[in-house]
Amino acid sequence: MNAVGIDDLSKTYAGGKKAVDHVSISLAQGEVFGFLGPNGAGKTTTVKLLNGMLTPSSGSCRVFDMDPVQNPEKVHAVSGVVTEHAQMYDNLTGLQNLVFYGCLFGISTSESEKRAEVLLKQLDLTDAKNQKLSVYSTGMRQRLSLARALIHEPKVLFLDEPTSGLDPESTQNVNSLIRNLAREKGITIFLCTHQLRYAQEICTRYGLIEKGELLALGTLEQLRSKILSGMTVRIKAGHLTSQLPYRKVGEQIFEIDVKSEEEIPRIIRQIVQGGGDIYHVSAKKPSLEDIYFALTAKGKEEIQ
Ligand SMILES: Nc1ncnc2c1ncn2[C@@H]1O[C@H](COP(=O)(O)OP(=O)(O)OP(=O)(O)O)[C@@H](O)[C@H]1O
Repeated sequence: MNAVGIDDLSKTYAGGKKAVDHVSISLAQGEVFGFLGPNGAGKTTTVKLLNGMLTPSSGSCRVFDMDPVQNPEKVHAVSGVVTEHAQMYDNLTGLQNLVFYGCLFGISTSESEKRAEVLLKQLDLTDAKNQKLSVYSTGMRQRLSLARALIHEPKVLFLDEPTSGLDPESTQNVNSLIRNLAREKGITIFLCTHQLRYAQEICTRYGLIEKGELLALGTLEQLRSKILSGMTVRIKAGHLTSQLPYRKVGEQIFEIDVKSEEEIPRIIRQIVQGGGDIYHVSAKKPSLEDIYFALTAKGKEEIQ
């Protein structure tokens, strides 16, 4: 059974805006899926459809084979959701907030407290557990909202920009927690983010969405094969002739795109035979960020 199944899903808002346009994605249990796209691409709308907060205009979506519109309570029981504006209570402490949400899911107070303490520790909030939420920083709130989403031990976690307000250290902490949840507990992660570098560190597969349409779906290698060059070779050299199609990217630094590693020795030989001096050579495969900009309109605009 798929953890998440999205089948030909579309959503048009009342004013006529088509936010999600015939999207299909299936996630196996334990996958860490990165849902990437520019502002307004349709990511949050997709998450809201998966949580039953919105009804599809056509197509369907399922969480562990349950329809979020028909069975919202059952879907909520297996899902944790982190959005930028999670509803929590300013006049309660961090610990009290978590216990409150634990009890809402039918977990006893003592068990909720036990789970809350573990989560607070994992998210580096133990020192602040007895402080009211009103004095929490944005980053602390963001981490507490992740703890809140995990209090009922969900099987799938929907994260909408979970690290947007966090400093690099907290981002790394949250990222390693997310990775461990998938690896050790088999939790499926549906991660919407703009932070491509962090996404590349933890995601096993990606979906690229723009203007509601799914542009690409696959692992990093599969996405790489969608853009032309296999890798970029960067060469630090002097006295280069202009026989090869180099791009000059710095003082004595040149780049050339190749389809595979096999082309590199030939390039080096050509340079040396042409009287060039080579100081350094490195090969770089396209990063998730390179792929993102190559496939989305923003990147195409910049290239033109
Ligand atoms: N309630 C609404 N009514 C009408 N249009 C909406 C509504 N909510 C979102 N939209 C529009 O639907 C499109 C998709 O929005 P959505 O919030 O899903 O994008 P997103 O990818 O999550 O963007 P971001 O990265 O900025 O959060 C946008 O054009 C947005 O303006």
